[in-house]
Amino acid sequence: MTITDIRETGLAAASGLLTRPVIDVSRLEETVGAILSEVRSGGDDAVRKFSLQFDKVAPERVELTAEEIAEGAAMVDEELKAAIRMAKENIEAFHRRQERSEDVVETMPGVRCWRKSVAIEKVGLYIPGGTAPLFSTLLMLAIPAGIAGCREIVLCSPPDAQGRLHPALLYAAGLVGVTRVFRVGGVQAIGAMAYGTESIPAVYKIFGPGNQYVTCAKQLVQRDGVAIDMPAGPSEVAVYADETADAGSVAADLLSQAEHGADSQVVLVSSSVAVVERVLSAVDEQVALLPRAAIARKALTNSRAFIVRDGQQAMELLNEYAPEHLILACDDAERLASTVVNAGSVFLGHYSPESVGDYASGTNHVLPTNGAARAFSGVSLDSFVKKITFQQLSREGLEAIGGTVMAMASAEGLEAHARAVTIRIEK
Ligand SMILES: NC(=O)c1ccc[n+]([C@@H]2O[C@H](COP(=O)([O-])OP(=O)(O)OC[C@H]3O[C@@H](n4cnc5c(N)ncnc54)[C@H](O)[C@@H]3O)[C@@H](O)[C@H]2O)c1
Ligand SMILES: N[C@H](CO)Cc1c[nH]c[nH+]1
Ligand SMILES: [Zn+2]
Repeated sequence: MTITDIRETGLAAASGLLTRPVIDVSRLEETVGAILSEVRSGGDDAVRKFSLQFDKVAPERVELTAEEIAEGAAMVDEELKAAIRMAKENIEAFHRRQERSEDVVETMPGVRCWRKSVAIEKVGLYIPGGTAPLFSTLLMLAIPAGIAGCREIVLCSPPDAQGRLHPALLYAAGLVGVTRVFRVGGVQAIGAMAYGTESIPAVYKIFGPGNQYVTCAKQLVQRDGVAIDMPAGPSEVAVYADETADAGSVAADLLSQAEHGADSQVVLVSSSVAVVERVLSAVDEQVALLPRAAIARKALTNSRAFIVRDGQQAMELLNEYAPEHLILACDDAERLASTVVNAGSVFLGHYSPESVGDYASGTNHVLPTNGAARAFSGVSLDSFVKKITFQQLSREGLEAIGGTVMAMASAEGLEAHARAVTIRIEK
């Protein structure tokens, strides 16, 4: 991790260092675009070809039967099943409270307007599985989809070398009401859910995180009219640590996101040189103990530490960076949290590790990365619905508003618009 002192120079010295380690975008788009168009024209055969090429396995039948799902789920031990059920309860509780009943608004006498949330009928959930089977992501996506009332919930995830999906993923799928399960991953899975193949149905909106290939594929299929949740790419965390922070805990938080992938990025910000030194030496000690040390070490080479003047400069830097996750490991976390404008999800104080949000606290872990938190929110119940507006006017209402509509329509030169009003009130 490089250390940059911006106390004197200010934010300008940091700006070049706040970029993420992305693959060359034009080449990425070219590669991913070519796979997508082959899946679009070639269907299942193309999916099989790319599964063999990238995942070294391509089961003849990609959809799992109900029996296969149940058999896989039965292999999960009771302790993990109980943990998954507890996480489900918390995620469900948090997302249920996002349901809103909306008022009918009478904007003028006789002019009533209202809005209703209606579930997106067919949704596709991508569950990453390249280097770790992220069954927790299925809870994050399928639970709000179920609450929203989505009719068809399709799951795609890359299989292991034997062509199987992880038992915990299958247990979770049964628990949260997924309707169809496919062992297909990567760009080919996104293409299949966007365009449909002989085996895999097309959906209206695709959700889920993934590596840079998967994220790029989601962004490209939008051009063909498929909606996506957001760019949810390689994981990130930024930690602001003051003198009250425990170096070992902060190091563990940084490594928790570094271990996701070689292209993950973690950022440490502190006004204390001593804190930065203590955290980085704890990172060195802890990384050696991780089963995924090689991945985490690569991610650390993309990662940064900044020494800032104070909490205010830290927040200016962090708002500029717009991290997926922000941990405020300091004694005035509530005050600093009120100044956050760009972040996916924020963790306050010394007892709120980011990993609780990844699994079980209740908040959603599918979050915007690569600076997208400047404009995008993480997944929520709203992500699975459309808000349809309705209106109903009485004759009196139309008479009251008619003059306004006619004046504006005439000024835009759209006489048929005006006539749709006059023809009614002149009767
Ligand atoms: N932002 C979020 O909310 C969030 C949540 C969870 C995970 N993540 C991120 O998701 C990612 C998961 O990545 P992963 O790789 O483990 O799993 P993945 O399922 O996203 O990607 C694996 C697939 O990538 C495809 N692939 C690999 N190399 C390719 C190449 N050269 N060309 C075309 N396709 C290729 C393969 O088909 C493979 O099945 C991590 O970066 C993790 O940090 C993000
Ligand atoms: N931290 C990831 C989001 O960036 C989510 C996750 C799933 N499992 C563990 N972590
Ligand atoms: Zn994580």
